Amino acid sequence: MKHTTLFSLTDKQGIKRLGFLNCRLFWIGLTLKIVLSFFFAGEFLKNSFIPFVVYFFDSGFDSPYVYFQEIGDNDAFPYPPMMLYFLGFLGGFASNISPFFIRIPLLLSDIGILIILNRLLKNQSVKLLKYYWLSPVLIYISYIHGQLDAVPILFLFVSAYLLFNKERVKSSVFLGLGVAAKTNLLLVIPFFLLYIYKNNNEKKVTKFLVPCLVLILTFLIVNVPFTESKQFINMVYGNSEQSKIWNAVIPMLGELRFYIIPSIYLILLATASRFKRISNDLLLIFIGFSFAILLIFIPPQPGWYFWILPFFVYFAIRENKFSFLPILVLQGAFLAYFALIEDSDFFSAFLYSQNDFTIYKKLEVFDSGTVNLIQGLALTFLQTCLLLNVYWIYKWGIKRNLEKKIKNKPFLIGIGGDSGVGKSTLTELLTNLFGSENMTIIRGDDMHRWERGHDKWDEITHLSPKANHLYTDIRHLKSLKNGKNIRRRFYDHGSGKFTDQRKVYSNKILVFEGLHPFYISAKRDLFDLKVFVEPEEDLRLHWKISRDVLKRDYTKEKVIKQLQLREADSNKYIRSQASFSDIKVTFYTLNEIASIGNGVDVDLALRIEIENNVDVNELLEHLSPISSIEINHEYATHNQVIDAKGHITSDDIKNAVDAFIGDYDEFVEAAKFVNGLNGFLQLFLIYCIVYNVKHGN
Ligand SMILES: Nc1ncnc2c1ncn2[C@@H]1O[C@H](COP(=O)(O)OP(=O)(O)O)[C@@H](O)[C@H]1O
Ligand SMILES: O=C(COP(=O)(O)O)[C@H](O)[C@H](O)COP(=O)(O)O
Repeated sequence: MKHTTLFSLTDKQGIKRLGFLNCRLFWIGLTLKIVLSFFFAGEFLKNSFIPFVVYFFDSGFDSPYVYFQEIGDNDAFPYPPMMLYFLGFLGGFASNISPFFIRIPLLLSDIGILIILNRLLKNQSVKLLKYYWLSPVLIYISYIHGQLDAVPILFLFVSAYLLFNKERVKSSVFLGLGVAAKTNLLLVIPFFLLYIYKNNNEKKVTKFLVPCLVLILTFLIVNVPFTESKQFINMVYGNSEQSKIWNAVIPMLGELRFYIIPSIYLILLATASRFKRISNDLLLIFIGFSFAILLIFIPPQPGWYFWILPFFVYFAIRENKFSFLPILVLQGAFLAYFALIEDSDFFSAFLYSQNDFTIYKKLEVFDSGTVNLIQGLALTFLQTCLLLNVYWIYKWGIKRNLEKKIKNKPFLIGIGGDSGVGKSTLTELLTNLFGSENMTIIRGDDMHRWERGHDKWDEITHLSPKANHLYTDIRHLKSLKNGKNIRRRFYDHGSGKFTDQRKVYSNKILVFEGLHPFYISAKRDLFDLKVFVEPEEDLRLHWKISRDVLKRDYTKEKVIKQLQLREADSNKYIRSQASFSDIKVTFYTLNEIASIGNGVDVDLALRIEIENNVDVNELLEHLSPISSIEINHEYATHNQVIDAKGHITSDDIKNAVDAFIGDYDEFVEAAKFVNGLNGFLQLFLIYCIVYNVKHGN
């Protein structure tokens, strides 16, 4: 499998990643943005940012922060040095020739954000091109008005993408570079650290501290060349933009002020900390939500909408129930408001005319009260649209995530069945499905009361509840389900001995496999999904004898004797649990087994019995064109039965999973699907899990 980087053109399966390059909308947008870059530039860009960046190069890299403060332009470039380097070296050095050159880094940032959104959204190119790439507001911000917010947002998305791919240190470097491009990104750091902490099962401090140190170091290295000048500190960290965050106040007693924005931000952080896990979606929703909240309480600068629209579009595409209309209306309200303000540059930004026309000037026919009312109504409409978008994102994004079991707290799967039925094999299939870093396995055999060879095994079988510490399992599973780690001994089938107690970490997915998962009601009620494995008896005997002889140092005769001694307990304590299961897995052979226990592989078929709540019809229709596998689906009295014979490839399984898993895909993002009926079993297990969670069964 090829290793692929973030911006490589194809993914691990060699599938073209940059599908949007084939879309005409991309090239229309690119052409429009390039043309606009030659003909439009707002006051800030023309009279401050460009001269500032050009001075840095023309002066032989003297500090422009010092020079511009000395000439009295104290807010010329309220950005830390990373913004200066990124803009300057990628084209800004020539921007005194044309403002197009300082748009090159903005265009690269724009395309970079598009690529990452496309990766995160699994190639939703057309929607992304329509609602992100061709967003009238984002085009106005970068290519007409000329704000620079695309740059820090690129660093933010690169950092988030690396974080989602477990590249914590690289992610911290890019977040540090982002903060060193625009300090607003400081707001994101607590959410990033929460994400790392919540998704770090072992809660190892190093997994948390190292990213923090790397982030701080990156930020300092970028800033160090300028930090000795107070002009730099004044312009970048003491500018009027930052102070706006303190303007939203509620006067209290005397000089006391209640600061609205810090209060809301702390509430957001507290809400995020309530989640046991923070999914990738949730992190991006929280970030966009936080920036949006800040915008509600501060009269907006045009560029700040670059801090929310990419997140709103991401969210609207992810939550396909969410309409794009609120985002489109919000953009309309944005354009209306910024067309009506006194220093609107909708017309004056055009470089090749002295046109200083503004709608505000036309409004001067009215009295000032009417003009203020019109502007106030425009701002009220804009902020109301923003509020509605924020509400819907909370309702469909954050609140729903709180309700989603599989994303917000550990999901506990039980796998039961007699000895040799295939519990461990099925558990391995789940490990391939969810990834070992997302899944913790707990084995029932650890709670046997005695080790192999103990005299007690002459009086009682392993299948008896009396031979196992079943109530310890209940305590352990409850702790793990509540996100707590436990200490537990293990039973080593290689030696037949118990190990010392070891730490067992809670995780997104917990799998308990053993003889008695569903025997005690207090235990079986803990499971979110109950799977019972019961192959046809001849096949089980073949599997059990072959394995115990090959891997557990038994003789065939001893295994057969053990099976005979266990028959009564198996019926009484093990097979009786099948009725409590949500899914029953039955492998069976198509031909008679020539020599039971001789270790050879046999041709298998698979029968899956599922409770009737799960609608599998759409999935089976999706699989029906695959000729290599024969699938039969029948409804029985209390459940439904799916019989599968033949072969199916892991690619077919992956395509079906992608088609039906939707916004739970982050749990199968690193999935290794296997060929054959075991892959078919993986598909049905993840389908049932997601179906039950989505429909609250
Ligand atoms: N789905 C399967 N496909 C092929 N072989 C299987 C499958 N499940 C079990 N086996 C065979 O049966 C043997 C016992 O399976 P195992 O998973 O160890 O059972 P258990 O954990 O229930 O005791 C395995 O060594 C393997 O050879
Ligand atoms: O019944 C089982 C369960 O294990 P599994 O379900 O994996 O077969 C085993 O026979 C006992 O745990 C004893 O194990 P051993 O015979 O190794 O001492």
